[in-house]
Amino acid sequence: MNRTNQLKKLNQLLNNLPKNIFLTGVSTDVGKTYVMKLIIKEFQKNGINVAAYKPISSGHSEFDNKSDVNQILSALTNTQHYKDINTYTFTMPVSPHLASQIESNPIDVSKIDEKLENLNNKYECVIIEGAGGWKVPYSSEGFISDWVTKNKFPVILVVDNKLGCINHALLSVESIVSSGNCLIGWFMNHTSEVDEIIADENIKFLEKHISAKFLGVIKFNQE
Ligand SMILES: Nc1ncnc2c1ncn2[C@@H]1O[C@H](COP(=O)(O)OP(=O)(O)OP(=O)(O)O)[C@@H](O)[C@H]1O
Ligand SMILES: C[C@H](N)[C@H](N)CCCCCC(=O)O
Ligand SMILES: [Mg+2]
Repeated sequence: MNRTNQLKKLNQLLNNLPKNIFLTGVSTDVGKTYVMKLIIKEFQKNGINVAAYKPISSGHSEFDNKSDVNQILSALTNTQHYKDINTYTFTMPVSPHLASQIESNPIDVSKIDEKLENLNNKYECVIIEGAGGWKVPYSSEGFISDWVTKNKFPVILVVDNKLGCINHALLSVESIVSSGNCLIGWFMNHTSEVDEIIADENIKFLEKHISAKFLGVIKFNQE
C-alpha cells in the first residue's frame, strides 16, 4: 500500500477540538482500540491534554493485559487509572446486553455519564471507544448509538479493509448520519496483510461514496 499515513489529518481538528470524540467501527475486532492508541499518541505529541474512555468492555477481565482498557492505558501519558477509563467490565466475550445479563450487572447510563463528566472537567478532549460496531445494545432496549446521539458526540468510524467492508462501511455511515450525528471522518485500518489492488480499490470506492472526510490509512502493524 503506497498511501502515506494520513493520521496527521487529525491535526486539522486541533483548531476546533471537540470535547468528546466517539470512536466506532464497522464491527467488532476491526481495530478501534488499535487506532484509538494511535490517535491518543498523535494528540499527546501535539500537546493536547487528552483522556480516554471505554465505558463498556466485554471479553476481558480488569487484570488482562490484552483488555481494551489496559491497551489504552499503555498509550496514555496522563494519570488515568483503569477505573477512570471504564465503568463496566464484563469478562464474557459477548454483546454488552448479554454479558450484563449473564453477569447480573445491569448497565446504568447515568453512571457512565457521571464518569464522563469527571473526565470532561479535567481534560481538554476525551476519546471514547464504543463496543463492537455502531448499533450494539447495552440492554434489551438501549443501544450505545442512542447514547451517542443523545449526547451529540462527533463520531469517527474505523473500517477494516477486508471483503465485506464496503457494505459494512456504507451501512454504518448511513445509520450514523441518518440519526443526526456528526461524522468527523473515517479511517481505513488493516488488521492483516491484504492484496494491495483490492485494498486500494476498497478505499477509492468508499472515498467516492462517503461524504465525510477520509482520515487516512492505518497500515498493518503501523506504529
Ligand atoms: N493496524 C493493525 N496492525 C496490526 N494489528 C492490528 C491492527 N489493527 C488491529 N489489529 C489487531 O487486531 C485485533 C483487533 O483489534 P482491536 O482490538 O483494536 O479491535 P476493536 O475494534 O477494538 O475490537 P472490540 O470490538 O473488541 O473493541 C487486535 O489483536 C489488534 O492488535
Ligand atoms: C466481545 C467483543 N470483542 C466486543 N467487546 C463486543 C462486541 C459486541 C457485538 C454485538 C453484535 O453486534 O452482535
Ligand atoms: Mg476495542
